[in-house]
Amino acid sequence: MTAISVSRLSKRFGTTKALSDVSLRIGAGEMVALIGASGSGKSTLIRHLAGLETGEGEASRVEIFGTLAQGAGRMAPGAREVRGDVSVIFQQFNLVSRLSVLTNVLIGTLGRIPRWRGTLGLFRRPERQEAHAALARVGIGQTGAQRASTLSGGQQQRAAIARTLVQRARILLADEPIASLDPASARRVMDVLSEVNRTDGITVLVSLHQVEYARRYFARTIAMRDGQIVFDGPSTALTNDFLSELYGSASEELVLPDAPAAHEADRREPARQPRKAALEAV
Ligand SMILES: Nc1ncnc2c1ncn2[C@@H]1O[C@H](COP(=O)(O)OP(=O)(O)OP(=O)(O)O)[C@@H](O)[C@H]1O
Repeated sequence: MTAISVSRLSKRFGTTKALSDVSLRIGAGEMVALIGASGSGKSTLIRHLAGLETGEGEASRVEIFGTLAQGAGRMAPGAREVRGDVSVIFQQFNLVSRLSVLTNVLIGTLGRIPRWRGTLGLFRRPERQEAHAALARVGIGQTGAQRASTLSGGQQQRAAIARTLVQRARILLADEPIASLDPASARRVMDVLSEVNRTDGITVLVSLHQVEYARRYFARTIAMRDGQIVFDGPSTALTNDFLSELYGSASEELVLPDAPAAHEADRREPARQPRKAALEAV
């Protein structure tokens, strides 16, 4: 089953082409890294998948689990329904800082409980239990009563993942979720993302600068440059030489490790053939 299908998606901001005729398909249950130098279009692509932006061009389409979310530059009637299926985590500011951690996680229920109960914060016992269980699953079960502002950066990201679980979203889009974290916190967040992908079959797309994490955690990587997809294939193909060729001087912006790391995901899924796309065009 296809979770995310994008075809001929373009987006211009003034004279900047942020997305240029992007097409891609991500299967249900895949965990995919999205890499690229600053300004290559990663956030813009994620914002379109999340229904926060509309693209351009009569042929442009975004489908989520087969439902048209946007087409020909307009939100489709199915966009609202699709939103419940998609959860987005940003680099920062994912939580309402003055609310408790538990309430932030319970916000994930808002799409499926009556609006009046949500407005009054009248969450029922099973909903609270589900939120507590989600916090425990991401390793911060003891923090529910704390104000969200008291959590560390990595704990905040994990609370946002707990909210995704409570939302029962089938797709998790994470835009640079580890960019502001120290390596140990970043690994914990990545471990949690992998776990929810493996256990719940949630389709996960994560944008990153750090190639090391793409290699370690993801079977498949999509690489962008100047608003185009320039590589879509197995993360094992992302050798430093290959990336230097792909990005030229911009490869300095990608955080390249000294040596390729064997990655766990590769042991679970058969390797896909690398596809260098549109390299000639850039
Ligand atoms: N709202 C906007 N208004 C004007 N230009 C924008 C807007 N959003 C993005 N852009 C431009 O579109 C291009 C792609 O930006 P985008 O944020 O998608 O890149 P990115 O790969 O996510 O970069 P980073 O890794 O730095 O977050 C950039 O040139 C950016 O300046």
